[in-house]
Amino acid sequence: MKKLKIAVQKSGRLHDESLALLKDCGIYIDNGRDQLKASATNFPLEIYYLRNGDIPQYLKDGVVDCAIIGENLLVEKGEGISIASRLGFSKCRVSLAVPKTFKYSSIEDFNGKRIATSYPETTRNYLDEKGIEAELHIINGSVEIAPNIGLADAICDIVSSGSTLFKNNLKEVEVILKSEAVLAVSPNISESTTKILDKIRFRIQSVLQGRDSRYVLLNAPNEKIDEIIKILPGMKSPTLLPLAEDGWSSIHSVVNRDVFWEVIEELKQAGAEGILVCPIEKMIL
Ligand SMILES: Nc1ncnc2c1ncn2[C@@H]1O[C@H](COP(=O)(O)OP(=O)(O)OP(=O)(O)O)[C@@H](O)[C@H]1O
Ligand SMILES: O=P(O)(O)OC[C@H]1O[C@H](OP(=O)(O)OP(=O)(O)O)[C@H](O)[C@@H]1O
Ligand SMILES: [Mg+2]
Repeated sequence: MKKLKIAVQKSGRLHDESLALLKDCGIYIDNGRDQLKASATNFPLEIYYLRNGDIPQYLKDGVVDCAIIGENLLVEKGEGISIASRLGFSKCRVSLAVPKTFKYSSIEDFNGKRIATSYPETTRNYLDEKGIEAELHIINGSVEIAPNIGLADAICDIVSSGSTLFKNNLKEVEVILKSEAVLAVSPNISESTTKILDKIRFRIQSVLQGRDSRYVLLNAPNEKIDEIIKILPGMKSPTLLPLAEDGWSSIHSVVNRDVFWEVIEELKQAGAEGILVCPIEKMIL
């Protein structure tokens, strides 16, 4: 049977969460240590562990059918590669930063400056769009050190918490793009392999929906049910079950984790008691 070839970062920030996601999708990987290629035991999938920076080329060449990769790398060198799913982890941005002491007023300040970066295409395109002429210095890592050693006036690199910038006396002044891990697809994927990809996408969607949601169970006196139901968003409408005690009901619903605490507070105020909150393993809409 045909197998879907997926590239996953060999080591680095995306590695662990990529494998955890596949595991949560019910895909078990026969993983001998230090293997560069492994097969799933219960799904038509072959996993290739590759250097992050090499993955876009493997996708373009059709060596792999899909990959878990940072969106920012696709912007840099992923022409023709499409995004099948956004995966919600490894969130970061690519930004321009200058020394803290620099009195920055606008993008015009980058004219004639030397900018160190690992993302020359992304930086060049952004500056071109803004009509700025600057000199780019390509460095593969520890970009934030460049202004301190006199190699550049500014940098363009990944920012997440901002602590690397802070430690190097830099400040973020322009956000070029926002990124997260994505499931990227080769332009050369075949029709039959796309069918396997669709199955994985469906599973990923169910896992991600589940991660974003909580199952809430609560008890309420019957006269409070209408008010409580108005607070609960739910998938369709809440489940309502009578309790053994007369005049009381149990209400079950699904709440998005982003609004979860606000909803719980409202529920308590509306008279909910014995509130239980459970994780959801998969959610199929
Ligand atoms: N500090 C961060 N916070 C969140 N996500 C990040 C952060 N740094 C990088 N990423 C994301 O993770 C991806 C992989 O980053 P990582 O640092 O592991 O590899 P790399 O150094 O870019 O590549 P290589 O393996 O080729 O050296 C990046 O492309 C980006 O999308
Ligand atoms: O805003 P922060 O949370 O500090 O994260 C940003 C830093 O994280 C990444 O480096 P990484 O740790 O991956 O090291 P690398 O340069 O060796 O890839 C990125 O290149 C920044 O340096
Ligand atoms: Mg890195």
